[in-house]
Amino acid sequence: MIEIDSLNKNYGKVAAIKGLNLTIEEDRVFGLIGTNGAGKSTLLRMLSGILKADTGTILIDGQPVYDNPAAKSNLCFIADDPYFFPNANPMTMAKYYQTIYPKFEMDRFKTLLADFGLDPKRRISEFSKGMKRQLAILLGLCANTKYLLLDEVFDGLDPVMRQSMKSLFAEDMDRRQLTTIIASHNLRELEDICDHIGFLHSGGLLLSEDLADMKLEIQKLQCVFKNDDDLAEVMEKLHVVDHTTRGRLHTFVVRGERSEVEAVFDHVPMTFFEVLPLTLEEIFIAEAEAVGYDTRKLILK
Ligand SMILES: Nc1ncnc2c1ncn2[C@@H]1O[C@H](COP(=O)(O)OP(=O)(O)OP(=O)(O)O)[C@@H](O)[C@H]1O
Repeated sequence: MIEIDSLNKNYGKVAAIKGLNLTIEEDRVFGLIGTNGAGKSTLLRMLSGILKADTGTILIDGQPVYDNPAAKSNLCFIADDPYFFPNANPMTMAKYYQTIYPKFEMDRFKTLLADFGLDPKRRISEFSKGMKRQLAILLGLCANTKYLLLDEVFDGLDPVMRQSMKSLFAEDMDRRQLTTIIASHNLRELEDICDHIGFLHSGGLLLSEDLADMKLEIQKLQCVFKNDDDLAEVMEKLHVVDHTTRGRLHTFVVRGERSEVEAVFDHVPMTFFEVLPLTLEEIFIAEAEAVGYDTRKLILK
């Protein structure tokens, strides 16, 4: 388990992380989302022990991580611009990883390199950006650590490669104890792989909740009223987060459990009514607005 308490980090006058409290349970895929400059990379770098906090604590399985090789050997961080030694090839990097991560899976690494068509002896400096990302992900997975921290790592991959890499993660999640924390702007992608979402804004935590619980509390529905005058009454009874119309078709995003929301429409004559699945983006907007943020003003890719 990762426990973060009253964490602060400043770069000169810039407060990158402000009084952050967060607990990350084990065996989860924790999606870290937030606006540009929200502090995601800074947080991941502190979690991985690269950066020191100004104040506050980070405990990983009860141990501080900064300057603690034992705690660090339990986690692997894949940065958005992965670092490789000058002149290194995949095998030299793997041998280096073996010295840091005692459970590094060398045979698996060699098999995966072959599967993904990466030459074990070619200089990494000659790899494309996407190939470097692939290699970083394979090294990270084969490090076989309990915690894996990923900073926008899927972003430079083509769609087929993204899918293959995500399948590898899914396999590892099934096969062994693995807690993944993944920062990304791609909410659709996070929705596929995460079971918990933490939303950072201006260095603080806006919300941290299981995706399934979020989905229980927010509904999206579409309807066409027989009598458009019924709209006002329905709007009054619902906790409406978003309402759009296209012709006579109304689309609502509303807070509340599905049965409560459906009950509001029970006695209203309608020609069409349907409850639709919600996207993470819609949930994110609703949750953020519930705590006072106008997310339409926040920039998300
Ligand atoms: N090395 C640095 N020196 C000075 N300021 C920095 C440094 N790294 C980050 N910052 C500042 O700290 C804040 C948080 O940056 P960080 O990179 O953690 O955000 P982020 O959420 O990862 O952003 P993005 O989504 O754009 O990658 C920003 O205001 C940024 O300008």
